[in-house]
Amino acid sequence: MATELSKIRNFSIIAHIDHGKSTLADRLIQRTGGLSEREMSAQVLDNMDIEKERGITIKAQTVRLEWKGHVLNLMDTPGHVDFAYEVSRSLAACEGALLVVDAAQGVEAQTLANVYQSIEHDHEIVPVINKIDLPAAEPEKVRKEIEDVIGLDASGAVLASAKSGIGIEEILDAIVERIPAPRGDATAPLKAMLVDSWYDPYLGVVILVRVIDGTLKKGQQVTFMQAGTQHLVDRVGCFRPKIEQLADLGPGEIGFITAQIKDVAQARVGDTLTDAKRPAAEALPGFKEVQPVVFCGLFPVDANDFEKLRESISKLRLNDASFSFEMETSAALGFGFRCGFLGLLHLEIIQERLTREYDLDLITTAPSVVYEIELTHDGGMIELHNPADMPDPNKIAMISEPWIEATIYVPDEYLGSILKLCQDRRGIQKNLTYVGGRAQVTYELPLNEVVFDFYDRLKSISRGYASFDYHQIGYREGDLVKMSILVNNEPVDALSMIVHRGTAETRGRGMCERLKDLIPRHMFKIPIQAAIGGKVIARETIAALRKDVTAKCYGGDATRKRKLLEKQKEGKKRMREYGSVSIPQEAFIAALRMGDDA
Ligand SMILES: Nc1nc2c(ncn2[C@@H]2O[C@H](COP(=O)(O)OP(=O)(O)OP(=O)(O)O)[C@@H](O)[C@H]2O)c(=O)[nH]1
Repeated sequence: MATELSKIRNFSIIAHIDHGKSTLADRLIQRTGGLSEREMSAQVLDNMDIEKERGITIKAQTVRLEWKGHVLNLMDTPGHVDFAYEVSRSLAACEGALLVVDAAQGVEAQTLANVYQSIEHDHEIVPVINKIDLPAAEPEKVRKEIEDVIGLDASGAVLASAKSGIGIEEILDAIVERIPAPRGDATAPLKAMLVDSWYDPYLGVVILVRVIDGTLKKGQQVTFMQAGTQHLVDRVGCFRPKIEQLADLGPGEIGFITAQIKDVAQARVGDTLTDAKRPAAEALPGFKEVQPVVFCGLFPVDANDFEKLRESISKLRLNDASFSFEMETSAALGFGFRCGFLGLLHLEIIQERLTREYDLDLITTAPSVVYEIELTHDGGMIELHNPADMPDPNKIAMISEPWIEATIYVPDEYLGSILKLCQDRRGIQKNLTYVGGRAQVTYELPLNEVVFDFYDRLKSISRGYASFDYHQIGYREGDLVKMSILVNNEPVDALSMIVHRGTAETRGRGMCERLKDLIPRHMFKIPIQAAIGGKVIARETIAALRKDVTAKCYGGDATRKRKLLEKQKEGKKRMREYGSVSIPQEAFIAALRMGDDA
């Protein structure tokens, strides 16, 4: 039996990374009796290793709680800018949110971005000031900050410590009293929003839904309105957080279904499910196709690992339809894949999982954004995903690059260096305001200048205090050129990149200097050059080694000589041969990181 509408509360938790979202979620589950003390020992909502290590939530999960005769559905949302669309769908499935703010840290940029989204969805927001047990906690200051910065009434903010279990019942009561019940029509044709999907080795693709109207039942034939496909629902249920099967889900309810779907790409976030026999007239608004924005090539260090890489990437893709891949060949790196990601963090997560879970040694080429190129001969437009495919400059009428608007929130003392960083990355300052000793600055920046190491630099300049959030604002024309790197006079395509003409020389010089330190000496002199077209803009030289390694085996002890050569071969495993030059794997990534000067 579906739950009565008036007894349902659907909410999410908005929090900046580390402000205690997962800890609080665990407490709520524990207090409402979902799990025993022992089962609580591991954090429940963040269940992937990498999520745990990095302390961030990547995939949304949801839990059904029972509190004083009400059913509370807690929707967990991903905590990073790369996953903004998934966040927006999770929020659309709720009527309210808990805004968790660390009593010692206060409001941060990411919190702001999510709160505004939540307000746009007309959510009732219940502020929770967490970590009041900390000696550095300043709940009154934070309460005022919530009012001044966000403009929310925080007089009713709940003071809590998720860690010590303070304020948990007050939070549950506040959810029931302040967050409105969902609305919906049980007699209307079925309309349910697909909030999330993931691959489970036992159940196949699991789909998280929020029913808007009508009833979703086991055994029902449903149509996915955006995908245009039909599936038979074979399981309906919810998580408490353990799986519980149900007969149906009524209006306002959140739960999961399975429908013998093999591939998550068929279950796209934001799609509308309806009854195949009695379909709704139109789909729910807000569906968006998520597009990868950052591309790079992934190549196995050992060419024999290519098949293993293909299998591993395919397996990862089973669970994450938001990244794309296609085969790519490179003159120097051999066979690999060109992959697309939602952002740099997404790229790093996938790369880390391939390395760690699938035990692959990989070379990652320079990340690149998607450029739009207008061609001269027929005025046609192409999308450039790989610098190696850049057309001849005289065939190009215009190149455009994606821009973003970034909001950075930073304590006063680091503002100067942050402004310089943005300026160096071709940023255009839009706004600067001060709130309680902290600056909020808005910049327009080319995405290309952000994808490498902007976030790392921002964090290191501000000792971790700055926070950063961005969204794309469209394409703009740019004076962009392809910079090639030549090692021993041969172009290394994995290192070529699209740069702005104005910064090309500095970039080129930095790159050559770093490569000089990263590439080991050889028997001969190695020139390293950065070039645009045929013109060399920077050059360094690696001096030759004086002696042959085997030279000391003078006298010709054949076994010793072979052993030495063998040893050398060992050392080469993690290297790539470029013509006659070996480049260590680490050099590829390290060379891309811009130095402190940039
Ligand atoms: N002292 C204190 N520490 C807390 C409290 N709540 C959470 N923490 C700690 O703060 C850190 C971050 O907590 P999490 O719950 O993992 O943070 P999160 O907001 O879920 O982070 P994401 O999953 O990345 O969004 C952990 O080390 C917690 O133990 C609290 O009330 N008091």
